[in-house]
Amino acid sequence: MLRSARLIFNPIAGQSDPDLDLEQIRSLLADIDLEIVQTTLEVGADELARQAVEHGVDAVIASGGDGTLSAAANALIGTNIPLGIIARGTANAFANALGIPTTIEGACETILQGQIKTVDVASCNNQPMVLLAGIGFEAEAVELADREAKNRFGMLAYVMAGFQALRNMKRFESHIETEDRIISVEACALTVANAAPPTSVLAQGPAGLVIDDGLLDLTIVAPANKAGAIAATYHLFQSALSGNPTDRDDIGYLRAKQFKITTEPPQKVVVDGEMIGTTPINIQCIPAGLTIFVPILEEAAPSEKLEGLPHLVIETKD
Ligand SMILES: Nc1ncnc2c1ncn2[C@@H]1O[C@H](COP(=O)(O)OP(=O)(O)OP(=O)(O)O)[C@@H](O)[C@H]1O
Repeated sequence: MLRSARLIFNPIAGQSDPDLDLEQIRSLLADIDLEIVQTTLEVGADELARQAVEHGVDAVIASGGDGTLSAAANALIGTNIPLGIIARGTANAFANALGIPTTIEGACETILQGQIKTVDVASCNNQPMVLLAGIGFEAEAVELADREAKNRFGMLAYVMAGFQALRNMKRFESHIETEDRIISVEACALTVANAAPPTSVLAQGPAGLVIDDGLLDLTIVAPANKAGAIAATYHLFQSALSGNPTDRDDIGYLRAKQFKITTEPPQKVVVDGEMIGTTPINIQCIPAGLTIFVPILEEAAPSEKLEGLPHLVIETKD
């Protein structure tokens, strides 16, 4: 059981009442000796998490939107200090991708259960990355979903921005170098994912990302026109829901430890929801780079059940 932790709390994240949220977290985690620090415009979650590492805390708990959570996670990479995640943002991609409950109750329960797990992270142009790097379409959409729209429309802001980006979608030439191959291809969107929530449809080529396999997954989306882009996006959404990998000609995917990607012309790049600049990018997987609190999962459903059937006889064949 975790005895003490530093809680990094963003008071402006999401659309709920921060005082009520903080009170609820305090009371749910009453058994843990919590030192609470709040982010400000000047001092972000990255700085507060770094201070916590220097101080040698037992654990860091971060509570806020995706910006707060990834900033705290980035500061903890390679430290073995476990991160508790209490998502209170709009999209909560971070928690959804890592399989952490997105309610305050569920997130606190996960921390109280005390189960920790190491997961892979990555480095993109020497910056930490936990979820994914989007090149092209996704980056355009993230840029279009601004703060004001998110406040007004919540999750819908991303959907609206996605459709707006679709209208301006353009193909670009790309050169992809892995540890053992060089691939040249035309694409509208390239997504290198370590982990991704189902809503990050452009990362869903392989349908089911493994977060502790030491590998990253690239999804290449190359529709011929806007109708194709809508069909491809819908297909990827279905892949994410069904868990079946994609089989369309205009979608490809591959797995590797590292990707060097250049494009012509240069494309915008978004890493874990933040614009970081334009291509080229160089991404490497950092196996088991981050330790997080994860929910204790119920045992998988059994694949066989025969007992109880009338007059049951089972013989083992030679
Ligand atoms: N006390 C504060 N006052 C004003 N802004 C703050 C404060 N603390 C953090 N911020 C700003 O909050 C932003 C991070 O927000 P975060 O991603 O956690 O929430 P969010 O934007 O609501 O999440 P989402 O992107 O899911 O909507 C940073 O830009 C940071 O500068």
